[in-house]
Amino acid sequence: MIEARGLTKSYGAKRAVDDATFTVRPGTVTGFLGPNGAGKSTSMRLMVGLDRPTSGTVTVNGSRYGELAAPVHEVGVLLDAKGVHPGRTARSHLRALAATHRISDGRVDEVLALAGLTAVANKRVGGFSLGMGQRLGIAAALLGDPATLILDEPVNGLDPDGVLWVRQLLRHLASEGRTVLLSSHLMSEMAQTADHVIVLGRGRVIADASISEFVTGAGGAHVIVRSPDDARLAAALLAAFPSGVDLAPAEGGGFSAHGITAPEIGGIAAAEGIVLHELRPVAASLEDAYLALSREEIEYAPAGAAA
Ligand SMILES: Nc1ncnc2c1ncn2[C@@H]1O[C@H](COP(=O)(O)OP(=O)(O)OP(=O)(O)O)[C@@H](O)[C@H]1O
Repeated sequence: MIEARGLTKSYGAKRAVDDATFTVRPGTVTGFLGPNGAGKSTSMRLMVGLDRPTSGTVTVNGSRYGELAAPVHEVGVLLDAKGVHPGRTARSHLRALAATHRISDGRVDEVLALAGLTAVANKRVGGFSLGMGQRLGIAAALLGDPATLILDEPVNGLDPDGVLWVRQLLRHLASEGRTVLLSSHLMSEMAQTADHVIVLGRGRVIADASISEFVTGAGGAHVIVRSPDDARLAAALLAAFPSGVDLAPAEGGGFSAHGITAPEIGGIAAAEGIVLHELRPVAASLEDAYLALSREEIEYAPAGAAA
């Protein structure tokens, strides 16, 4: 369990994390989302004692990171996969980490296998691809068999097999009752991996909900409708539902209807004798929900992006 209470970190006048209060629960994968500069990495650094809060607290299993008796066995961390000496082999890197924490060489071989690195265990890390580096970082995070994992962009640079591997691994670790917090900018991946999301915007918590609550709450579900008589159908829908229905031209013809269900549209079309060529409900996605929420929060939006 990770608990942040009034967590604040200022760099000069800049509040990178601003009075953030949230709980990351065991047995779930929690996604940490937010636009560039929202404060995710800073929050993660505060969680693992790499920085000190200006005010407020963050604890892991009830203790500040610095007070944990055996941190590597309690929290596995992936913050910067490139922070490895390039001249070392994957195995020697992990053995060095293991030796400082009285972890056996057998466990090193176990995590190498788990991360799919056995075949390259004796290769120098300097020659590793970004994805292999990520796998090594994840292997290192798992070394102490920790109950909590904090992973900043773990799928960055991984190929589709690697992305699937991370997804299955994190889901498995959560099913064992561990606490898993990960950040990612890949919304489709997050939607398939996480159960819960915490969204930061300009250092503040702007959403903290299960994925389904978050997606449903943001709206965005709609129906794509196409008819040879679009104009008459649109007029009939607006006449039947004078308020709350929103129609907009759809890509490729027809229109998208918000605030009305596919059966309602089908019923009105039948009653009016209007032929339908397409009637397709589209569920809202995590990406839609996230974009709707963070539109005003995007700190480094390119000029014109807000439009
Ligand atoms: N050491 C530092 N000194 C000054 N400002 C910093 C420092 N670290 C972070 N910041 C600022 O704090 C804010 C939050 O940065 P942070 O890296 O935590 O965001 P993030 O959500 O992880 O972004 P990204 O998605 O780009 O990784 C940014 O405005 C950043 O420029």
